[in-house]
Amino acid sequence: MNFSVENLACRRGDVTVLTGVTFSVAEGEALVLRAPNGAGKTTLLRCLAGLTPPVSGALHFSPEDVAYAAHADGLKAQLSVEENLQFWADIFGTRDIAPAVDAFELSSLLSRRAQDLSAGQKRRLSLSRMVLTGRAIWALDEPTVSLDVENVARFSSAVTRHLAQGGSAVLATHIDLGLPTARTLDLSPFRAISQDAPSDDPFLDGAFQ
Ligand SMILES: Nc1ncnc2c1ncn2[C@@H]1O[C@H](COP(=O)(O)OP(=O)(O)OP(=O)(O)O)[C@@H](O)[C@H]1O
Repeated sequence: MNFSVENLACRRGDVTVLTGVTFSVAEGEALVLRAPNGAGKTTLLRCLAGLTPPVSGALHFSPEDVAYAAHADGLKAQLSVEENLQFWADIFGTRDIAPAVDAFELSSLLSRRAQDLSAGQKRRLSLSRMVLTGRAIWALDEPTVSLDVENVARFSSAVTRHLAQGGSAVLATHIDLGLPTARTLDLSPFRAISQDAPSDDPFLDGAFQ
């Protein structure tokens, strides 16, 4: 799916983090967000997913078109892997969980409770949700954290299939995923110099520079 954003300003809490963000992504294309820690990658992805409305600017798509994978895995700890998959399939109106199971090699884990999975297994289960959403735009925040080399390759294959089916993707990642149609967007030029940031906040990056 083709989509674009125009002159977007995005905030976290009361602080405007990014201004003037403009880009477009074509059907079948992946856009990789690159920027230092704290520059606003998560902020932008949350804005695209409709979790935080933009301060200003335009989103030329519906947040309903976006499937968002956040830092947190977002699993139902007490449910089994299969029950988690079925839960999401019901939410997104998808009948068949098999493509998600196959994409992330979950078949041997189906009866295991989510809380008993390893960190990498949890991540695989969490990412498999993207396959079940049927949504055209995947927004992925550091998706490969906890994944070994083999599972990074599985993830890249899942994204490549999604793109080949006419989907698109925006990813924050620090590693090269080997995606055939990936373009890179450096967010550094869009960092806002916020007037709202309290100067004595020890967690603001500026305090450590
Ligand atoms: N609730 C909040 N209120 C105010 N500022 C926040 C809030 N959450 C995050 N920030 C700040 O917003 C800025 C952008 O954060 P964001 O998480 O988008 O960065 P990032 O590029 O994804 O970083 P990383 O690579 O470390 O994940 C950071 O300076 C962060 O400290």
